[in-house]
Amino acid sequence: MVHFDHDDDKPREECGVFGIFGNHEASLLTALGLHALQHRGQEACGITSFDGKRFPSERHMGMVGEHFGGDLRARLPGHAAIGHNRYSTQGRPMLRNIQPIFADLAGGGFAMAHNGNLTNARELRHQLVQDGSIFQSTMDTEVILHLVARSSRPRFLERLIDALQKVEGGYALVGLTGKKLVGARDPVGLRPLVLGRLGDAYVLASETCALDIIGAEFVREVENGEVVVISDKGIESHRFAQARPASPCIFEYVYFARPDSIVQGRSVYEVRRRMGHQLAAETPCDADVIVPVPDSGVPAALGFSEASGIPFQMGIIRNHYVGRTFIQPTQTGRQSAISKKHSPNKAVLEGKRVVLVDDSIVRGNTSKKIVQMVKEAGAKEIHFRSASPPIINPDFYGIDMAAKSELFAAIHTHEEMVRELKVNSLGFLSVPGLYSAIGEPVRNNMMPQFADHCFTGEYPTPLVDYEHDESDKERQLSLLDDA
Ligand SMILES: O=P(O)(O)OC[C@H]1O[C@H](OP(=O)(O)OP(=O)(O)O)[C@H](O)[C@@H]1O
Ligand SMILES: NC(=O)CC[C@H](N)C(=O)O
Ligand SMILES: [Mg+2]
Repeated sequence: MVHFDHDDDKPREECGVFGIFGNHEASLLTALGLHALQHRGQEACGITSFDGKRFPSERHMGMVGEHFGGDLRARLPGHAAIGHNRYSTQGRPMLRNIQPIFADLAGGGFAMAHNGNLTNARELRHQLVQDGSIFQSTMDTEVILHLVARSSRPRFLERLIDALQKVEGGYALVGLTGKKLVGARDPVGLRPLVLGRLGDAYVLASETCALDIIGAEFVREVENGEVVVISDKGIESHRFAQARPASPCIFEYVYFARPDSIVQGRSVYEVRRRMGHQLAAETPCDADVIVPVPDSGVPAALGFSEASGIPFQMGIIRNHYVGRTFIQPTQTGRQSAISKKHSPNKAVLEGKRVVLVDDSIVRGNTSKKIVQMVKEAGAKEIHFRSASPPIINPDFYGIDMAAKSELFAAIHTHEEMVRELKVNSLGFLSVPGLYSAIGEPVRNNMMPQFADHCFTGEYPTPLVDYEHDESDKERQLSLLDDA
C-alpha cells in the first residue's frame, strides 16, 4: 500500500470502451454501446473495425451522436470493431489524442482503446524515446502500443502480456487485431470491464448498460489481471498477474457508472439509494424537502428521503442539452456548463428548509453554484449532504481529481466549507457508511475491498510518475504544439 500526499496538477481522466467480435453490424453496435457509455467521456470518440483486410477507422472530437449516426456498415465495415469515448488525458484534447489508437506491428495491425491512467507512463515513454520510439500522441495509452511492438516474444498475446507486465496503474483495455478481439484489466481491477454475448458474437464493455442497449446478455466481468482473447475459435482466458483480491475503484459506485449498470453483481442505483439511507442516518436533518442535485445525486436523495420521511422533490431542473460538468477538461468549461445545466424550481424551494443531496463534492464548483441558486429561489434554510466522504486526495487511475490544492475538502476545514458554501449545515457520508451501503459490513484495512484512496490516501499500486516532486521538471510529453 502506497501512501501519497502531495500536490499534483496533471489532468487525469475516465473513458468508456467497447468491443465486439462476430457480428456483421459490428460498427453500428459499437456506436450504440458508446452511446450508452457517453457519460464516461464526452470530448472525443472513435471506432475502428476490421473488414478482413484493413482497419477502417473514424476518430472525432465531440460526442457519439454527432458523428456516428445512420448505417455505419459502409463507413466502418467488418465483423469486429472497438470504440472509445474519451475526455482529456495526459495529452490535451486534440485530434492526435483520440482513441482507438493504431499501429502496424510486425505481425499485422493492432488497434487499442483504454480506460484508465498509467502511473509509470512518463517514465516508460522516456525510456522508449531514448530507444528510438517515435510517439504520435501524448497519451499514456500509447506506451502500451510501443511496448507490444518492441517485445521480443514471438506471439501477439505474449507480446501484449509482456507489455502489460511493464505498465502500472489503472486500465481496462480493448484491442483488435486481424484475428482477435482482446480485453484486459489491470492487476487490481481498478477500471471496469464486462464480457457479454449477443448470439454468436462476444462483446466487451466498460459497463453493463452498454450490453443492455444492444440486447446482449451479461456473461461475467473480466477479472483483475486477466486477458480474454476472442477469435473464430471462441474465447480463451489468460492471467498475466499474480492472483490477488480485486480492489476496484469505489468512485464507480459513487459517480462514474450509470445507475442502471450492474457492477460486481450490485445495482449501482440500489447502492446509491442505500448511500442515501446511510447518509440520513449519519447526518440527520430537520427540513421540509429533500432535493437532489441532478443527475448523479438523484438515487441518494431518494434514499435520504425514504430514510428520513421528508418528501423528495425535484427542486432543481436539469437541462438535458448539457453533459456532465465534472468531466469537462477546463475550469472555465466546468463553470459555464454548471450555470447552463441547472435551474431552480421555485414552486418547490420558496420558503422551504431544503436538504440538497449530491453524490460528491470535488472542487466545490457545483455545490457553490447550486446553493446560491437555491437561496435566490427563496429557500429559507439550506442543508447540504454529500453521499460520499470528503474527497481529500487526488486520483491517478483515471478520474480527473485534479490537484490536491483544488479539492474543496482537502483545503478547507468543516467550518470553512460551511462558510464558503453558505449553508446552514453540511454533512458527508463516512467511509464505513460507504462500505456498508455497498454491502461490505466492514472495510478490510489490511487489504481494502475497494480502491478508496480519494477518501483515505491509501493507493493500491505504485505511483512511479507521481512519487517525486517534479514541479521544476518538464511535464509536457511532446514539444509539438498543435492544440
Ligand atoms: O464539486 P465539483 O467539482 O463541482 O464536482 C462534483 C459534481 O460533479 C458531478 O456532477 P456532473 O455534473 O459531472 O455529472 P452528473 O450530471 O452525473 O451529476 C458530481 O455529481 C457533482 O455534482
Ligand atoms: N479517459 C480515459 O480513461 C482515457 C484513457 C487514456 N489515459 C487516455 O489518455 O486517453
Ligand atoms: Mg452531479
